[in-house]
Amino acid sequence: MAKPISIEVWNPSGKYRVVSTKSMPGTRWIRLLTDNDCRLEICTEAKTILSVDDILALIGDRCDGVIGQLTEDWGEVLFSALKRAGGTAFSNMAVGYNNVDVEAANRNGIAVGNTPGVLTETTAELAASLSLAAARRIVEADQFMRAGLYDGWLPHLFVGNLLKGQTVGVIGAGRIGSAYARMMIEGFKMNLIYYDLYQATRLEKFVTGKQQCAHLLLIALCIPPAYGQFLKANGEQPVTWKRAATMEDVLREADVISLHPVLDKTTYHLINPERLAIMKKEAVLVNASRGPVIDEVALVEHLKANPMFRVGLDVFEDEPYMKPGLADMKNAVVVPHIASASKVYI
Ligand SMILES: NC(=O)c1ccc[n+]([C@@H]2O[C@H](COP(=O)([O-])OP(=O)(O)OC[C@H]3O[C@@H](n4cnc5c(N)ncnc54)[C@H](O)[C@@H]3O)[C@@H](O)[C@H]2O)c1
Ligand SMILES: O=C(O)[C@H](O)CO
Repeated sequence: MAKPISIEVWNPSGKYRVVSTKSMPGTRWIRLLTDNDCRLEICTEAKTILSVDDILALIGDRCDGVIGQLTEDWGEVLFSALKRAGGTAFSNMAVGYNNVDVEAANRNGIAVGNTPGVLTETTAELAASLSLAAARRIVEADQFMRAGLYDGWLPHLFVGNLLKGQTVGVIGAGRIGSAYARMMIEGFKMNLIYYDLYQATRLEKFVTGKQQCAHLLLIALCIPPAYGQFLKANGEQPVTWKRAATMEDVLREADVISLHPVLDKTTYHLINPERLAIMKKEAVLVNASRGPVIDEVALVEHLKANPMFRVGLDVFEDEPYMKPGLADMKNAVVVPHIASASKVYI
């Protein structure tokens, strides 16, 4: 039997017992539950990642629903325990639900919720930040300054990649991938190439108002995109876009590539040694989706062999750890899964 863990209780006389495995920002969610006759128990344990045993102890003998986190392993053990405790609902405080075995939830009659859509702009902005930081070598230059190494301007000091006119590649052009693409097209006048299982009609319409052109030749014949027309009217080079037939096309053609697919069997190690090898030597690769989308050991080797290749990573294969060698790479910008960590001012 797992040992009891510390909790904070709201509305002790509530009819439905709901457990939250973590304290979450704001108070609206607490009010929503307590106003609806829930007794809310929030876990206050200091440890960041709760084990399955910790969560079993939280569920106990009677529990109607649980709000959990992406760091937790929600599979058969937890869903069957929740069912035995009389539970009917589990809510994952995340857009991604690769930590949830939905089939196990179904088998046990537990409804599962996640938070699609609420992190679209914040995640896209972080991916854009990582793209800029990596392309313009911001972290390296910051470390250089702080180390007292700057002894005057030099023509070759921290030369990076200018984004304007280059091609941004998006793999997984769903909500976040499309929002990121718009930022890079509008903000930096980059051309777009994307790969997704489905056509990103809204993104295409936003850029051009036209349907996709499958080949470069056809693109050249297409009426310039709406934003392109705007640029043209201002005497600037119009931007272009393309839906790639294969992921490899994106990897070969793009200068900055950002990964935004879901994590599942089809996207596990989507970036592997073979695919790294076909990317441009000076490309920038960004990942704010899920760590295992990249084979991180292969990435470290690629960064070592290609010092002008740069990455910006918000997520890692074995969070919270980085694969050996990654932390030593000057051509990697690494942040601790903070894409969602922004405040909204209304
Ligand atoms: N870093 C963070 O803090 C953070 C925050 C929010 C979301 N995320 C991650 O971002 C992911 C995407 O979120 P979203 O809201 O844009 O989801 P979404 O469902 O709108 O977009 C995902 C896209 O990936 C595409 N896709 C699926 N399999 C693919 C494959 N094999 N090849 C190419 N494309 C494929 C889908 O067709 C879809 O368009 C989430 O699943 C989550 O893992 C991370
Ligand atoms: O999927 C998500 O929602 C994020 O990774 C958590 O911030």
